[in-house]
Amino acid sequence: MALGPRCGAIRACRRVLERAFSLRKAHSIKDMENTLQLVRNIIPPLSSTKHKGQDGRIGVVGGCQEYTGAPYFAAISALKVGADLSHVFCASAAAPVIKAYSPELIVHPVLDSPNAVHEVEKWLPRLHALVVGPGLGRDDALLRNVQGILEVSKARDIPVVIDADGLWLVAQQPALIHGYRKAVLTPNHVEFSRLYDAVLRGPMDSDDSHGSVLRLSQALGNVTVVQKGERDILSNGQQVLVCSQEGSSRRCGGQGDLLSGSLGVLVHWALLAGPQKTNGSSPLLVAAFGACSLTRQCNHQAFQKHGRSTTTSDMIAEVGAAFSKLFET
Ligand SMILES: NC(=O)C1=CN([C@@H]2O[C@H](COP(=O)(O)OP(=O)(O)OC[C@H]3O[C@@H](n4cnc5c(N)ncnc54)[C@H](OP(=O)(O)O)[C@@H]3O)[C@@H](O)[C@H]2O)[C@@H](O)CC1
Ligand SMILES: Nc1ncnc2c1ncn2[C@@H]1O[C@H](COP(=O)(O)OP(=O)(O)OP(=O)(O)O)[C@@H](O)[C@H]1O
Ligand SMILES: [Mg+2]
Repeated sequence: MALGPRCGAIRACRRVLERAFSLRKAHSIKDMENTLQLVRNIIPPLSSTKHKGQDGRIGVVGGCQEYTGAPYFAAISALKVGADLSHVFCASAAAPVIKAYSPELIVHPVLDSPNAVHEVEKWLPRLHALVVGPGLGRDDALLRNVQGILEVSKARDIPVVIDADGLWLVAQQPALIHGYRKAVLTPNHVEFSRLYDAVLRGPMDSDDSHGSVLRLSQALGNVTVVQKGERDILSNGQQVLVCSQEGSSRRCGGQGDLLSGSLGVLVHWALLAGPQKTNGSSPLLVAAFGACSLTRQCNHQAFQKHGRSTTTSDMIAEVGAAFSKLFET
């Protein structure tokens, strides 16, 4: 008998919590939809008056003897999202392999050459964005060349997406990208902790992921940071966005490469469109939100068809349909 009123109070409390939870969920769905609309605003129209190259010429810097899949995934994803030309600048051992995966990619076997920086720099006037790191590996000589490539790219104001082993390099030398407002970093869980440790000289607070991403971005001089995970958390040191587009539980390797390659194109489109099209939000943050949503939607669609056997190639086959569903509705 004495439990009666207490049970009532518990039920009432549960109702309040459920309502608060469903309101928060509804709010975040509304936020997601609003941000997706901003992504739609930056997508250039397809037009018969444009020439080849106008919708994007993207370069991927990565690929070594061990890793040939990652730069391929990034470069082909850029094309599938809508870039017109996609280049890969890789170590010589990786080049024939990447070329054999696809006739659609332009592959330069230059990253381990003594004049690698010059070999890449001569292409920079013709590129709109670089994706640095997929399948790069951690060989010191290659990383030194990539350091030089980042320096000349910054000097020419080329937007750079930095992922995978490119983030390893940035963790060794944060000054390389500090304050460069055209850089986006896309760390996974491990890469984020490593960067946070290196830049903020202490472990991150795992109970405050929003705060951690915000602080890392600020400490890097407002470089845009995308922390990938169960929910993707994005910040430019001022604003924090969360992408929880439904994906799946399948965690095959290469999904991050799809994300970084897509982001290369979206960053170019967002900067071209400018802040008036993104309603005052940072164009790079909007681009990053678009790439996260797209990758997760590809994962969702591929999983519906292939279940546990889903691989990144299956996700890449979904890019067209996922793009239409999210951005062309
Ligand atoms: N087909 C290809 O060519 C591909 C090539 N790739 C290329 O490989 C290179 C290395 O990149 P990487 O991502 O494997 O990084 P790396 O620092 O060695 O860490 C690996 C270890 O970290 C951990 N771990 C990871 N995520 C975690 C999480 N969420 N939460 C917790 N732990 C987590 C996990 O540790 P474990 O579970 O084994 O203890 C895992 O073994 C890079 O060039 C990249 O581009 C990839 O792009 C894939 C496709
Ligand atoms: N637990 C999760 N649930 C749902 N989606 C996730 C989860 N973890 C990562 N993702 C999504 O998978 C994509 C790639 O993130 P991931 O953390 O796997 O990158 P990565 O480790 O760099 O991948 P790669 O194997 O290409 O190196 C992102 O779009 C992210 O949103
Ligand atoms: Mg990765």
